Amino acid sequence: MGMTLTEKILAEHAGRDFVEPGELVTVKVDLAIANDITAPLAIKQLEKYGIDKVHDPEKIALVMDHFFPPKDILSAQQIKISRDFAKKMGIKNYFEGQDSGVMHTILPEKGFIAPGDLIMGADSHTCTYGALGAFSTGVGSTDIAYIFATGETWLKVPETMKFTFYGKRQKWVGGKDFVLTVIGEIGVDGALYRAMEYHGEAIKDLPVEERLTITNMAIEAGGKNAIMEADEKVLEWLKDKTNKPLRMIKADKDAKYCCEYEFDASKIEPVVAAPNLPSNVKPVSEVAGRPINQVFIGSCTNGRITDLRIAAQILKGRKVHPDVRCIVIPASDRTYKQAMHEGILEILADAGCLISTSTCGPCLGGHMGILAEGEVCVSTSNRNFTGRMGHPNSEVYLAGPAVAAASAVLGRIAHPEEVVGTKEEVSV
Ligand SMILES: CC(C)[C@H](C(=O)O)[C@@H](O)C(=O)O
Ligand code: SF4
Repeated sequence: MGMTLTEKILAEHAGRDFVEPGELVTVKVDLAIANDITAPLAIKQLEKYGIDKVHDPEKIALVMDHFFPPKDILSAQQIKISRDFAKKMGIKNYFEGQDSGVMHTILPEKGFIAPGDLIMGADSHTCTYGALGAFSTGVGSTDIAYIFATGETWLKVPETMKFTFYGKRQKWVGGKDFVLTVIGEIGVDGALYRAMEYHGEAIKDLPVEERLTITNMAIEAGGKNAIMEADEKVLEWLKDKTNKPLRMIKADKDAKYCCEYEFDASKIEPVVAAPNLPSNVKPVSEVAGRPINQVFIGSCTNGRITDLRIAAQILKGRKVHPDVRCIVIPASDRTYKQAMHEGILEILADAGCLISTSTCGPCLGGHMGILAEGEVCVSTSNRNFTGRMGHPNSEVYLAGPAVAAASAVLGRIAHPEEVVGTKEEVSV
């Protein structure tokens, strides 16, 4: 019997020819990652058990991103603990402040991920890397401490769900609209402990960055991981970034899926996830007109260069509505520089956007854009739970960068066509 992409990677890392859903396997981990919130907890666990050495410092990466630059004394302490640990253990892949950014954006950019890899992270959006053909999933700090110490972990092989997107997507529709459509259909627990494998010509048509948006949100449907075949586009994207061997791993033709979903991309409109769940998905036309106070364009979901280009297309020569603070945070320093070279930062600054150095910041209600009671935000991030970005009575609408930018201009939730018209030539 054939294997799905996830099964193939797990089998390989377990030193087996074949695995099937439900089996418990011990796997070798290619990369274990943690951030300024989760690394200190893992370090504490290692100290508790008197472990003063990691298995392989090359296979660990620590990224200071959530409360970076440190927003208060506590976050400064967390970062110091992580930095001291990295020095003590000889972990060279420690990122803070220079050529850094949000972990799930910088690690692919820096070539840490290759197709077929198995990545474990003390952060739930570790699932992002599946767009590059890797198996990746989030775990808690105790699990990551164990992996730091041993280079291994155990996993239950998940069942795989197959999602196929065929047809040609409409203008202004991107990866975010695809993944929100999926979550709207299956719900926030629709993929519980399952692998979400994506296929179809509409997925292949997406730039790699927008595919990363899709895999990033697997956890919002409860998924163990999301994964896509690494095609030529992925290999091309990775070519200048990594020294790791690049290979194409495909799911077997006779692989067994627990269920299959098909979507016609041409029927998908720009959508939003209304408060307070990522599954509360509606076409933007249904909520258009709702006044807003803040727009956030950034995060590991939609803070990449392609997102900023779309925002700039809409905001060029226009102004952010006076009632709105529009916060733009490139998700990596490289993205920031690229946007600077392309003139995007100037366009956004001229429009009245507030542009910050790379950080998770407002995405988790950490800093740099907290919502007051009753305030409404359109955010390109991945979660809109009660109080996620501030006061429990604030509201977050999740959207792609086009809807976010259009809403910033009009001061209310808006379809991009309300701003640019239907004729303007765009390439998203
Ligand atoms: C801080 C971290 C544990 C958390 C996560 O795991 O997802 C954060 O990144 C988030 O998005 O809520
Ligand atoms: S950007 Fe948001 S979702 Fe991504 S890791 Fe940071 S806090 Fe989590």
